[in-house]
Amino acid sequence: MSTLAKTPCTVVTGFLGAGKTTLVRHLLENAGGRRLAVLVNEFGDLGFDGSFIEGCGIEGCTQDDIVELPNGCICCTVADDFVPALTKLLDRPNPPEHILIETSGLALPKPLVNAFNWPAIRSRVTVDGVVAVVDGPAVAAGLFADDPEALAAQRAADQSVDHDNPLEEVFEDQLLCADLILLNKTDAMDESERARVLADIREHLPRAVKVVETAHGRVEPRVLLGLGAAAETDLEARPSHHDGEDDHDHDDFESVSIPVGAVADPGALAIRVERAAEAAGVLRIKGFAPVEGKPMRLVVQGVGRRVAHHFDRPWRAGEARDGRMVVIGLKGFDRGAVEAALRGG
Ligand SMILES: Nc1nc2c(ncn2[C@@H]2O[C@H](COP(=O)(O)OP(=O)(O)OP(=O)(O)O)[C@@H](O)[C@H]2O)c(=O)[nH]1
Repeated sequence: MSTLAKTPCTVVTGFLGAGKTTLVRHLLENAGGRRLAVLVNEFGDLGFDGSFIEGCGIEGCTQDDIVELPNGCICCTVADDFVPALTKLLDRPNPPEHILIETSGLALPKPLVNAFNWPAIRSRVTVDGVVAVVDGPAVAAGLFADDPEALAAQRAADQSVDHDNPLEEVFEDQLLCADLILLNKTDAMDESERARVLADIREHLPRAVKVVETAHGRVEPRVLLGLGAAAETDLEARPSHHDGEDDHDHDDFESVSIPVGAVADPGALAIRVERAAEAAGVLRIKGFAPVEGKPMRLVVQGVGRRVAHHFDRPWRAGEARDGRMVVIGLKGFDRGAVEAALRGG
């Protein structure tokens, strides 16, 4: 090893669809010669983000630089998946100079940061910073706001419940752990929404943390990388709703993968996805589909009710042209309605 210095790692957190993958791609594209590697973890079984970054065509970024951690919560599979994956990256003949860790939108960052204290890795890596990407329009629309009446009712029934809204809990945990906050999607917000959301974020912050406004994650890499926070050494400054718990469960959320056949018209599929996103409890839909007569794979993704689609890459030789959509929602979301909408029913 050329130096005893620890390899800096940046943890990118942020709710489903906030713009984490977009940010990671931006950082890779603007690495300025620095050797970056990415660990990606997703909720749901599509393995979408890794393939999305892999297919990026970014110069100097090879398939080996993108490591997808198997389905599951990164913070709960530390020993089995995370530590070995990190060690493998560090043991490469030409190891990365900086590692980006894109967590699932439902992951709590604190247990992951804590994992950097594991004996197997603690002398080799440090958390340079935790960056929380915030979906500005979603906050403005009240997605993470508690319903005051429901909260009061629940408190009356059970004093130990902090929130009635699991979305608020994940959102807060992500903010509370952050060294830097990116208020993203400002292109889709007006002035008063921005002011309101900024105030809302500041209200949640226990300490002085800088908030940077951005669109499409276009931030100078040096604003984000090199924070030198050593976050794993000051966990007390990062309160969590799950402090004191050995483990946390993911019972609040679930995902399902639904096959979709070849479509004649991308716009028509996008409309079906839009309808599916209206089903109660749905948080995020993303996936791909074949389009009749087209050699390219169509990516369709929705955050809340906003749906976007584009062709990302040609189908590979021998690759099954199976379309599927991964739907993530609150536990008990209306799968039947989602399936019917995706079928065009
Ligand atoms: N208008 C707007 N759209 C954005 C911005 N950033 C990302 N998006 C879009 O939002 C959608 C989700 O972006 P991703 O980067 O995949 O978000 P993510 O946080 O990685 O999503 P998950 O991995 O599913 O949690 C995509 O359609 C992006 O193109 C932004 O600043 N403005």
